[in-house]
Amino acid sequence: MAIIEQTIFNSFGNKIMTKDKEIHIVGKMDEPLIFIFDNVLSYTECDSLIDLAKNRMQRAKIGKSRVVSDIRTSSSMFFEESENELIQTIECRVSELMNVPVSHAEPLQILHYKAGDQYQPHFDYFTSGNIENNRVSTLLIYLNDVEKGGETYFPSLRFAVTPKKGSAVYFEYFYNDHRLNELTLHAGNPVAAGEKWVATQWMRRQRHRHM
Ligand SMILES: O=C(O)CCC(=O)C(=O)O
Ligand SMILES: [Fe+2]
Repeated sequence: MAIIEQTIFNSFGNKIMTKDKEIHIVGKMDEPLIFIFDNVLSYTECDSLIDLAKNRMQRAKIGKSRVVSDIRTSSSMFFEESENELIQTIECRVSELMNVPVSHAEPLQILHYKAGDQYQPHFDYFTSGNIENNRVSTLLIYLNDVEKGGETYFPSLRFAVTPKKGSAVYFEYFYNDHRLNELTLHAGNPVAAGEKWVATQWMRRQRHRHM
């Protein structure tokens, strides 16, 4: 039988109590570890994040060259670290949920997909460059309900997560067995109708923030 590797996230029971919110597990896969959570953010928090991000969106740039790319056709922005009370509240809740200190957190990213936009299959961890302090886990929080399409799709697992306002998908890729990390290949399926807003939190293996 395969050896189950040590994971970052540890759950006991079907819900997680963070300091300010009770979060329910509604789906799980063991290896690689994937969780679907309900109600990570309230509807009000989702709406506020979209409002704050709206005027700050830019066409996605990917990789070192920072050129506009067809790999991701959505637009994006990053909040400053703890830039206001809402961001601070979310950073704390998310870091508690992901079991990684806030100091290891990248700035919270917001993505916006219009109908037809997509994010092609990719890994969230770096395969070159700063692999010393690589990313280890991802939490994608859906900020709205998408009319059609826009699933987060794991092609190697043939597994799709349907966006639902306030819910989230968690996955980690810090395994010694690299085949497990590679199974976290994922994409944002094209939005067929409506639009899609998502918040992404990436965690690093070591400290990333300087405050
Ligand atoms: O929009 C999605 O479902 C995927 C987003 C994503 O993969 C990312 O932000 O790294
Ligand atoms: Fe991703």
